[in-house]
Amino acid sequence: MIRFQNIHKSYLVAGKDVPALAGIDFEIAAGEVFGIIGHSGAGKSTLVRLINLLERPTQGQVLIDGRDITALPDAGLRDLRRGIGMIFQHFNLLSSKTVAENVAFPLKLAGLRDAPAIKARVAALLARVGLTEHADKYPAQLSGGQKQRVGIARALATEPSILLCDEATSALDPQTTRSVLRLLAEINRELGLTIVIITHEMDVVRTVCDRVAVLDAGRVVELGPVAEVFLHPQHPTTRRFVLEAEHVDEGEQVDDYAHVPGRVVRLTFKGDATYAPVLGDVARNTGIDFSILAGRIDRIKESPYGQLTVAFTGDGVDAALQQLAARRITVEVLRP
Ligand SMILES: Nc1ncnc2c1ncn2[C@@H]1O[C@H](COP(=O)(O)OP(=O)(O)OP(=O)(O)O)[C@@H](O)[C@H]1O
Repeated sequence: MIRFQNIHKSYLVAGKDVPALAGIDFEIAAGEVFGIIGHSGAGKSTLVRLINLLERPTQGQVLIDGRDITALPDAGLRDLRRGIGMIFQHFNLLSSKTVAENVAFPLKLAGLRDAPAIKARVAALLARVGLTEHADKYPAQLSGGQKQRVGIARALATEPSILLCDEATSALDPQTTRSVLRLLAEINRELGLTIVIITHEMDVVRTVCDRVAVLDAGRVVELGPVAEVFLHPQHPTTRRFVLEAEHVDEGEQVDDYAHVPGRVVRLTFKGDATYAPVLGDVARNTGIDFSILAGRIDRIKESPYGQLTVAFTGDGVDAALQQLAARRITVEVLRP
């Protein structure tokens, strides 16, 4: 649905070209929730702003539904923008207008004049985001999470097929973040909207995204299904994001296990295997012993996964690792 083709973007700063994006080439499929993660300055905002041409590429094309949007005439550009909603970190609501007026604003901007039709549409949008009771309040009377719900209702007003989220949960506490992400997932499921989320938090990606691109200094250094990237990160930048999300410090881990005898292995369980009694079974079969050093069970979107760091001792360790791998457990030897 959205295709970046050899995108380069630089900004002119004090007479000098400063590169922000350097050769971006990937596509986002219709109906997916796609995450773009990167540290500050990596180029995330620039990349997402190319999708509605708030920024233009210095080189390369952005295709939406096969059309090169950089070549659109003004009228085409207006239509394109109407089909793309956007929500922001600081909500960008009009403070002098009520919740209902904020949501009605893009409809009026699009030329809709039929007051009862606008009223009905606004009521439906507020019901969808759970704000029916707050229609006549002003933004200053709302919590952060409620403000972002207004932002979402407003972004959906013109029935876009793409929703861009620029650090939409970064100003919210963890619980409010979860409820806003749940709402985005629901909208994606029920309306089939394509959602592009930019964030610097791996937890946001893990909770809601189908695929993720990791952006570092204007380049995509890793891209794939979230389970793949999250559980088996390849690039150092991705690994740092994953460790941050799990609140683990890589150096500390290695030191912690220094005194533990045996082969230290990380096991990753996905889907149904997460809850199966695999480890005990394999230990009985092979006569090995194990001690659990670290572990967690969590979810990537709706799918459970587990990761255990284990020290194996005994003569049958090789056989045990083979049996685990045969049962679709991913085995990574951290210390031979
Ligand atoms: N309008 C601009 N003029 C000049 N330089 C810019 C402009 N916008 C962004 N940049 C530069 O481009 C690079 C990428 O910025 P961008 O805002 O896209 O990154 P980001 O990953 O979204 O960072 P953040 O999370 O801090 O917003 C940075 O070096 C930034 O300083």
